[in-house]
Amino acid sequence: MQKTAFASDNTSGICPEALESFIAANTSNMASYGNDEWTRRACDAIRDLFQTDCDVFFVFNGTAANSLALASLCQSYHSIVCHKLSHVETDECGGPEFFSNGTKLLLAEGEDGKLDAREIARLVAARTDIHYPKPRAVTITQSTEVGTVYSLAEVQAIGAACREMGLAFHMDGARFANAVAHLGVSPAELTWQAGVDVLSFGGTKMGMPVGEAVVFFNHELAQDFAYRCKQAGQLASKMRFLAAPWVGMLHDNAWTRRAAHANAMATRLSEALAALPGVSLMFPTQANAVFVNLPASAAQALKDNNWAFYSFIGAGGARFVCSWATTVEEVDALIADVKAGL
Ligand SMILES: Cc1ncc(COP(=O)(O)O)c(C=O)c1O
Ligand SMILES: C[C@H](O)[C@H](N)C(=O)O
Repeated sequence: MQKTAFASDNTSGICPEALESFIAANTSNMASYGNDEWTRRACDAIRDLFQTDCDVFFVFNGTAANSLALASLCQSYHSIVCHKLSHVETDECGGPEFFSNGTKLLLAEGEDGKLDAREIARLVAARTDIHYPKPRAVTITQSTEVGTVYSLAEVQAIGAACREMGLAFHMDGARFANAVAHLGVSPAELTWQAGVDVLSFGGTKMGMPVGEAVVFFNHELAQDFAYRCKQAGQLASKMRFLAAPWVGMLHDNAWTRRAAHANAMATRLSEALAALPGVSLMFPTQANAVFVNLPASAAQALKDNNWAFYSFIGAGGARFVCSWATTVEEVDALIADVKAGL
């Protein structure tokens, strides 16, 4: 049996707070397509969390959240600046391009998986002629695909650059909870107050059974988004079951408490691995993912031991992701098996 504890945070089960709400929503008949009490409560909980009257939509997964959010920002003749390691580029099977009828992704360089204002300006200025898709949006991932976190100042700088260049600003927050837990800033500061127009707010990796929230801080951009969801097959008829887990997770800050645990497990793992001979960190561990360069013998020993993990970044690079469910015992078992392979 494969050991999937560190393959991704989407291998975890349902967090107790999410499950409790999910079960509580399982009463008798209730209005469908989002016209129910639980969807209202979840939307209100998100508005309270962000301290603003944002538009909230629930979809089934992060690829839909990102692709549809970006499609709502762009026309087919536009382009979107993203990091070359971004999920929208590497793992959404052309979703953003497809749902926007052809928007082009402009791939940016950036240390530790992060964009910066200078690189955005470079890409925007590179082609301004009529023959090239006009830059219209920027998307960043917070926390990033390589387990790093944009500081508040970095997000604010990108927001300011977007405003200056007339670009819409999207945040892929599949692991937004981990970023908030790491930074200890408010969700409002880290999003709309820094200039973010729309957030893909991750629920699945946070510990929900399924589902993400697309949160528009710019009402104009949210217009007709419900129709975009319906046409893309993202309007759940039993919406209450997508929405209810949000009520449980956002209550009493369970969402950041659980994310802080995942981050702490990643820190434990990162510190132990970095101390081993021949093992080095590829990126700083700031959220819930650890990226290390492993000697081939250790990587092979892990695979022989049925550990599942991604090695999609760099030669010899291994990714280990912790979740709300990760235990100290699991972390120490992985460390022991890496040691045994050295
Ligand atoms: C950074 C990031 N964004 C978005 C997603 C959404 O992916 P999915 O469509 O698998 O829910 C993922 C997946 O895990 C991710 O890692
Ligand atoms: C990479 C894969 O698509 C998934 N988003 C994960 O992080 O496991």
